[in-house]
Amino acid sequence: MAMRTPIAFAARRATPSSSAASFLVPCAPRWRRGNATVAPPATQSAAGSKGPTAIVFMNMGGPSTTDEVHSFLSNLFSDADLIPLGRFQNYIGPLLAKRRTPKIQKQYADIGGGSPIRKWSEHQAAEMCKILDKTSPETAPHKPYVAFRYANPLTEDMYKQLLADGFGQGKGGRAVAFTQYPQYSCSTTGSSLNELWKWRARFEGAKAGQSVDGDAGNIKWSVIDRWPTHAGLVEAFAQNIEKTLATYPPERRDDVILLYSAHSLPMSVVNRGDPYPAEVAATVHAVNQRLGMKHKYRLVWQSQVGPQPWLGAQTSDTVKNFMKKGNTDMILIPIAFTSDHIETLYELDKEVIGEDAEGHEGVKRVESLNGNPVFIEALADLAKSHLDSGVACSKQMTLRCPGCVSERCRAQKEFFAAQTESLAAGVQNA
Ligand SMILES: C=CC1=C(C)c2cc3[nH]c(cc4nc(cc5[nH]c(cc1n2)c(C)c5CCC(=O)O)C(CCC(=O)O)=C4C)c(C)c3C=C
Ligand code: FES
Ligand SMILES: [Fe+2]
Repeated sequence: MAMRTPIAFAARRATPSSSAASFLVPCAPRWRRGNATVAPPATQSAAGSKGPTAIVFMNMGGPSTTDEVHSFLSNLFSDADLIPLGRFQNYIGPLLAKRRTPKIQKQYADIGGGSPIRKWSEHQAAEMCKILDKTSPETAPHKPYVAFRYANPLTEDMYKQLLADGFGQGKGGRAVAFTQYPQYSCSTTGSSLNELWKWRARFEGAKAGQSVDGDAGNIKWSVIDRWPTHAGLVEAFAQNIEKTLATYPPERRDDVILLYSAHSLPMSVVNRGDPYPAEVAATVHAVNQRLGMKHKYRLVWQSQVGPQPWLGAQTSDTVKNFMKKGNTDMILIPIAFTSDHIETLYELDKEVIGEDAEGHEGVKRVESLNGNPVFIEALADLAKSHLDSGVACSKQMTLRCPGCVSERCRAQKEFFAAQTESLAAGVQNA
């Protein structure tokens, strides 16, 4: 991609956008109608005094083709924030990845040859930025980036692209690390932030002509680190559940059990004090409240790997046990991931519904949020509130787990918390 310098950004700012005059007050999201604060003045322009702003979607990623499965697993098993293997990490990690590759390759082959997460992440980020250009013109243009932890585009590549696009030059510009995990876990969002912090430090001081352009140390970072009960997220989940409930005959509908299913955590991580189980429960409670508390429900946990104890009850056991008890109407709701992946398309659809429930017509899954416009509006609202707040990260993010002994976590949290001062100092690029 051609390098976009700050001059290019400045030139774009100086030239009124042809569409600037047509920036009409956007339609308020359904879950915010009646709230006048959402609507920006109609006179704002496309390029604002604080722009451009990079919006970086962080997620674990997934292999887009079966050929990428090995490198995906290799990166995953090498991540000490996810699977700590001590000083043998770099030796045992690749061995575990190699052993697991054929089984996981087959699962990706069975869901169409790869993970759709890159496609959805790029779509969500691009659409969200279009909305943000209208609702937050002062920080426009908003430029979408995707940084995956284990698959392409990796965090390192995203960072290089950011620098090649002109961030890091002049006054550095503003970038927002936006986790795509609604609920915070040190094994997911924490790991992505540690990786971002690592590459920032490696590229700090790098000047044009070296391996990367610009100076990564100049970029002012902030983080959207969790959003478990955001009204738009809750609304998007609730609407999908209502859509699935509507497929049951009216006389059965009220007795359908809602099974909220989230990726489990090893008990060692839970006992370290990881915030994820409580935040997933908060999402479940908010969705149930939005649904009027009209249904029986359970929060259950899926995708355990390896022999150590994991948080339960397990999704598959729960479905089998309820079926045995005569409850055959159940809706599975993936509540901790916003796009489709093997946990939904393979584990829930093929294993839990297809095998455990023997394809019983009463056991269904709600569709994932993927390209849902209510969800994308919610993402834009989260980003707008974050940009308006002037805060670098949530207060909660600055508190380490009671059992945390990771130097990476300490340094990463200190770095992001300190960014609030840089934000206050201004972020203009020119
Ligand atoms: C909120 C989501 C997730 C949490 C929390 C999480 C924690 C976690 N995961 C492992 C180990 C593995 N996870 C694997 C795949 C995988 N994990 C998630 C999400 C969360 N993981 C997803 C969406 C996926 C699949 C990606 C896709 O594209 O479909 C794997 C690899 C697959 C396999 O070998 O079974 C492992 C291993 C741990 C140990 C952990 C918490 C510490
Ligand atoms: S493991 Fe949670 S802050 Fe380090
Ligand atoms: Fe996982």
